[in-house]
Amino acid sequence: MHPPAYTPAMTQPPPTARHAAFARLKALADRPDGRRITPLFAADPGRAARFTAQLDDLSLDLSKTAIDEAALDALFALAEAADLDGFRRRLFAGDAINQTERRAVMHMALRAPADAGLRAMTAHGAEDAAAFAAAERDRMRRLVDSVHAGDARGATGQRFTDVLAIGIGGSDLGPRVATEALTIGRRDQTLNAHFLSNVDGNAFLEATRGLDPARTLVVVASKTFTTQETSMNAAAARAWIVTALGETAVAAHFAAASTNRTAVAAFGIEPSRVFAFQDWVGGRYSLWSPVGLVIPLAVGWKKFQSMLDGAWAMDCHFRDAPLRQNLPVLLGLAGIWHTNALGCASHCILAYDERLRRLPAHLQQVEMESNGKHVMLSGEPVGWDTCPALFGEPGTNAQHSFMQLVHQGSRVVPVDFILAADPGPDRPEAHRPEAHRALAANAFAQAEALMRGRPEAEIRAEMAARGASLADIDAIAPHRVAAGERPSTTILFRALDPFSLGRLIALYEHKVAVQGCLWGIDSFDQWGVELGKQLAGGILPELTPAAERQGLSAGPRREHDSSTTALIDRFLSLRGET
Ligand SMILES: O=P(O)(O)OC[C@H]1O[C@H](O)[C@H](O)[C@@H](O)[C@@H]1O
Repeated sequence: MHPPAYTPAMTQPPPTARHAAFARLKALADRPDGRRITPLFAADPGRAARFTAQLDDLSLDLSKTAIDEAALDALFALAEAADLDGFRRRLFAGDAINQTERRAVMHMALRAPADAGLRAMTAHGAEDAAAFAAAERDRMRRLVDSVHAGDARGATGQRFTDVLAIGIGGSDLGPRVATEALTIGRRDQTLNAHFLSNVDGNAFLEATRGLDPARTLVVVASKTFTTQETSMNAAAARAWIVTALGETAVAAHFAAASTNRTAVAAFGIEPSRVFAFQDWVGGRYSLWSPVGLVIPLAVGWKKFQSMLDGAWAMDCHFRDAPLRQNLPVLLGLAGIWHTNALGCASHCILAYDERLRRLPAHLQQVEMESNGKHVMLSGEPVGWDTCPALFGEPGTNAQHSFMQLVHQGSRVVPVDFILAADPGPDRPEAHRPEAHRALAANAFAQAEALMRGRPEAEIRAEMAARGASLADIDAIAPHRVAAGERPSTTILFRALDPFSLGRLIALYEHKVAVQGCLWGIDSFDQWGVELGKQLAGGILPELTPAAERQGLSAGPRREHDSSTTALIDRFLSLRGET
């Protein structure tokens, strides 16, 4: 892919001031108590309030970190050195801030009102991004409404009961986390949603298990419409429909979302069922675009719109709130503190909510694909660490698997706790209130335990009180010690509804942009993903018998290292295909 040459010259504050700001952060962490949290609470009874920021019912508590006033000042000095304020303005002005791809970053326009006036730089000049998105949204809505009303039906005249969403990466994770968040535990979905991403026959079998082709609408989502996995899965789904219902059924059973109309047309999807978005939407930020079509199909248009409204509320907050009260900025700065002052290499996301069980997977792409970078915009190597490795599971499940390491492992892993106070006010009968209280108790307890730890003296006293021998106490007590002073942030809001879901995901999207700006990298490209794709394309013909190779674009055969060659030979021999 060659970026068009229409972007202005790259501008970025020189790294010198940034170097000094990062050095200052390290120096603050290296103060005698610079990594400790409990003394900050002891010294300041108002700490929790002082270090909690709020947007309506959503609060972000940063107090259980070692960030004090001096550290906060240093973090804002870094933000100034990186011109975060200017970055935020350029982002919302639709400048080509994705500099290596010469693209604007304007996913906010997907959730803005049509007349919000959000413009995005394109190869043909600035376009009204919000108006473009709104027009496409209207088309989507018409399809969704006609499917729900039973006007749009399958080829045999039956109503659609199921939707099979095919896509991978950003064309899968975002729509999947949102659909799951709004359907788990409920029985009021309008269509049952199924997802197919991996290029694996087992995944196809699993996703279509029990589905009736005559009642299934297939939505193919791919920004580029060239992704191997999605092309192969879409072809398999097409064959599945055609075998059951005939070639003419394709028009009624397929819809697509893409920026590549030509490729979609070549695949044979009816143009009125193709929904467009523009290159100012990155794949991992595309769930709000037609890529997210499965969401309103599954939960209804009203909820989808409410999710967009929630995200737009966060956009406006990020755009307008002063930096010191700005939630994405503060969440981003907390991460910078942990990565660059304390040297943490990983980050844990614990949503105490089963409905958010796929959130860590989505955030892995949003954060790690965005900020897993090693050079600055200028092409110079960064002089500091960038994105940590992210992982997570729903609480409380995580407590029974990897939290041991977070409590007592040799490295510090900062945690984000995410929790809704109310399990679902619209249908209290569906929730056992005591279960939700147990979830919340565990979330608060984990955060407290990480910070307080358990000193040896307390353990020894407790063991002695229970009558343990001195030898036993000496042998066991050290293993039970938890040093504490382990940081976490807590995100708490009233209820997980479509609005708060949109707001939460947008919070993390903007957090990532903030961090990318501070690290001086391009958060919106993903060149690192390319090499593996190219090499896989080259290897596939080598794994394919000559008779089936037709149609595979072989490309020039590469010399492999001896390990890869031996593995390919062994793979073929194990299959009896040498
Ligand atoms: O939507 P598509 O063009 O099919 O791309 C799907 C995914 O594939 C790539 O490998 C990128 O790294 C992702 O950012 C993208 O979301």
